[in-house]
Amino acid sequence: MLSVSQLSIDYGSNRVVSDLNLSLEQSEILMLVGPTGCGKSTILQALAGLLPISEGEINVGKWRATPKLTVPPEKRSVGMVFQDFALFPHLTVEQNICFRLKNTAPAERWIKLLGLDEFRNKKPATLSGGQKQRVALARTLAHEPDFVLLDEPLSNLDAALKDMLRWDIRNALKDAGVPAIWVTHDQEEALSVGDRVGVLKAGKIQQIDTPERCFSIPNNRFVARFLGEASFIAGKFENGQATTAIGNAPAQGVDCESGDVDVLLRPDDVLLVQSSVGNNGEVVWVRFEGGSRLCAVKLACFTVVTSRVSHEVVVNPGDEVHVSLSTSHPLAVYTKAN
Ligand SMILES: Nc1ncnc2c1ncn2[C@@H]1O[C@H](COP(=O)(O)OP(=O)(O)OP(=O)(O)O)[C@@H](O)[C@H]1O
Repeated sequence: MLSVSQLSIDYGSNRVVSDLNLSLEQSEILMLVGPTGCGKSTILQALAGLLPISEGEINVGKWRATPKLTVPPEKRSVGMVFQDFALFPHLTVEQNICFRLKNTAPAERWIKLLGLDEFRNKKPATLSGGQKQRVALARTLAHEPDFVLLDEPLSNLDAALKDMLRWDIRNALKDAGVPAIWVTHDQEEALSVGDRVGVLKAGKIQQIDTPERCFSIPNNRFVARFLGEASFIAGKFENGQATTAIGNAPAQGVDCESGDVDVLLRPDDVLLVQSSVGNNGEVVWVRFEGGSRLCAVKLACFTVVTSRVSHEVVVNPGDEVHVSLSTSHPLAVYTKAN
């Protein structure tokens, strides 16, 4: 259990985190995302006791910290995993993991579970980035912390390795059964790995929710744009239905109940068809993504919507195409922007 209420953090007279509220169940992983400088690392440092808090409370059950009631880092039972691994270069893998451990049985378990057995006598300098991060995670979990904080643990690794290691880290955290807050710059990582996602902007939480809800029904346009490709089309919203220039779809009002709205469209909500008649848009750009292509299409009303098509569909800028809504799930709608 990790609970944070009304937490604010200042650097001098500059408030960088305001009124943060969150509560994590045992074994729950919260992915914390937001633009650079929005306060993600500051939150982790305050939770670890490395920065004082200005207002609010952190409660882990065994201890409680407030601005007046400080708890030093070593009394917090917190595990930290950093992007630069922070291993002792002169110690072996095993010595790093067992550092200051009275009972080394948990270390053995994590050495085995994280596939480090064959490296136990090696020094960190001889390991790959992915292996070093496994050692850092094993060391953290071997200390049986009450909660774990991960500050961009994969950002120093290449893409192929990231994809595999993110699942290994998630599985290890679930196996350990500890709540974790994981800061990432990678929206895809946040949506796929987290039980919940917290989106931060200028020190304020915009939404903490399941990945599905953050992506499909974002609390505002900032969250919508931050978590992936997003376009908005004008429409009318009535009786749970949105009517737009490219078709109708079920809809859910985020900040409105009916009337003139902007409808959030993800590329997968828009069907693009190449046809010789009845076209309603012109392709303005195309990005090849490997298994798919992302296409931007300008409509007669000048709105640009994006659509994802199979890589087998060859589309080029300037092509006339037909786009329509192709969704059965409710689209998020917002009061029309001026
Ligand atoms: N030691 C410090 N003294 C004063 N201001 C600081 C200090 N460290 C960070 N800040 C400021 O606090 C704000 C939040 O910084 P923080 O490092 O928490 O952001 P972040 O979201 O982790 O950014 P990034 O994604 O780039 O790592 C920024 O405006 C930053 O300039």
